[in-house]
Amino acid sequence: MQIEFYKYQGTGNDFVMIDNRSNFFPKDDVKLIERLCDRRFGIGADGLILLENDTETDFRMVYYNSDGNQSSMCGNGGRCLVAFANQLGVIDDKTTFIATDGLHHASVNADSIVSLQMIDVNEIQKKDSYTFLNTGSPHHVQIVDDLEHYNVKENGAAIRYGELYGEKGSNINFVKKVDNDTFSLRTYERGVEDETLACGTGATAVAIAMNAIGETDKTSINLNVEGGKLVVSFDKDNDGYTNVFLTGPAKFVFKGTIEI
Ligand SMILES: N[C@H](CCC[C@H](N)C(=O)O)C(=O)O
Repeated sequence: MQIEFYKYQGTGNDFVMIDNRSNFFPKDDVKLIERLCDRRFGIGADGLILLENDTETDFRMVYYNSDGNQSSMCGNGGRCLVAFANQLGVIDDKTTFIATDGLHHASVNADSIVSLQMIDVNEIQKKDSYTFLNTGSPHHVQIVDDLEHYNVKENGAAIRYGELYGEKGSNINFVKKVDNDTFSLRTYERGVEDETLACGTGATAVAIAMNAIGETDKTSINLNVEGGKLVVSFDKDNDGYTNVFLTGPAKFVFKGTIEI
């Protein structure tokens, strides 16, 4: 069977997007999804995202990591899905959709800048050398000295597979403070099992963690990622972090067909 796919990237975090409103896609075929994401034997991507119908909201997001398994929320993928839905004419410039971590409100502008509301964050584990929180996906956040030369893959894998996070693991973010409202980060992504050029839930986790541990008092924070720039904004109150928004570009790259 030949299927149509669209390729999107959000600050270099890239995804195969499929319009599955007719429910044709074999959602349990882990090996197929892994092949479609393979950068030599397939299309190549950090993940694969299905756009599906939903009775209560504009659409449903189903996210798979490049290992072929369904996973937790993907921030950059969610932003790309909003731009994809706009390209298909499913939405105009504002939307509410459902994903594995609940409802998301979002907007997209004429320059393909997408602002996506993320879940509230009320539980933050502050340790001596790192912070752990869940922004729709689990994230370990650790400040390092020489981020530019840091071995993200080796050190990230060691923590992700180490005793800290057990079977489920975690995404691992290494951070450098640039100034009071700007941080640089590099992320080892669970389920990709490598460094990605950006991680949306990771950028969100870094922004909130840096505020929570007092590295910044700002509530709108710039995040330099390998593939570009993201902005995370939030309200902070006694219970935690609300009105959390992840904003940045989400670009259509190409469309094609592939035999599955
Ligand atoms: N790899 C993550 C999901 C995708 C996160 C990332 N691509 C993002 O933009 O949030 C996990 O399994 O927890």
